[in-house]
Amino acid sequence: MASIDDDKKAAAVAAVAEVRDGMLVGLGTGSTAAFAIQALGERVAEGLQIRAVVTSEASGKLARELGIEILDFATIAQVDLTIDGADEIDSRCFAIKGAGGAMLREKIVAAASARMVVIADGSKRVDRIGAAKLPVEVLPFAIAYVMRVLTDLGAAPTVRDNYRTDQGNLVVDCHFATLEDPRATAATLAAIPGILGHGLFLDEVNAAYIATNGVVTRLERMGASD
Ligand SMILES: O=C[C@H](O)[C@H](O)[C@H](O)COP(=O)(O)O
Repeated sequence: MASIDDDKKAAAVAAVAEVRDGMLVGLGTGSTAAFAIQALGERVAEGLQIRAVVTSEASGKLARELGIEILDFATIAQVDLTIDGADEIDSRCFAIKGAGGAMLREKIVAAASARMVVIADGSKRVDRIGAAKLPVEVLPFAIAYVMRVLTDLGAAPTVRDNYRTDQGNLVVDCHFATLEDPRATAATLAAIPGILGHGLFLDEVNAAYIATNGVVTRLERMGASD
């Protein structure tokens, strides 16, 4: 029986097989993304010619140690393929991300990508996203105001203890009683001054590789979802 880490690695290796010579690759954040960075590093050591951008300082450090050339994302307008983890993913390719606090950079890199694939072990596959905590990145200046608004929205917000993002901001974990209309929730969060980003990925994910007990399944977005 495969362990969770075996499954994370299997999903990562399947996604890394999509990488071709000459690509500019977006590297996600988290334990599953780290398996992808490792697998990509092995292919680079074997001669694969790619360059990459990263979604966190931690992923950048790991990738550099493995000999992957990292470009400054501030100079990059388009990425070919991004590989990243998720906290939940459903059949619509809707995802919740950000347990590791990297969702703002992850969303930007995903938006800049021609293709984004999520990699996950089977525990992340759900019928409908919504059970996982939904993180939002908040400008510290705005925290009291944002907490009041999120409380009024019924988001049960909690500020993540002793945590700052790579940009020096706070993360507030939310939990809505239902997430029946994720697009409405995403729009509401995006409209609150002081919230810089949130972990709902509704349009970014093109496909997912999900491994359960060593078997990798590919989920492909079928077109517009709601
Ligand atoms: O901020 C973190 C990211 O969104 C991660 O990709 C996500 O939390 C999944 O992480 P892991 O692969 O460690 O479960």
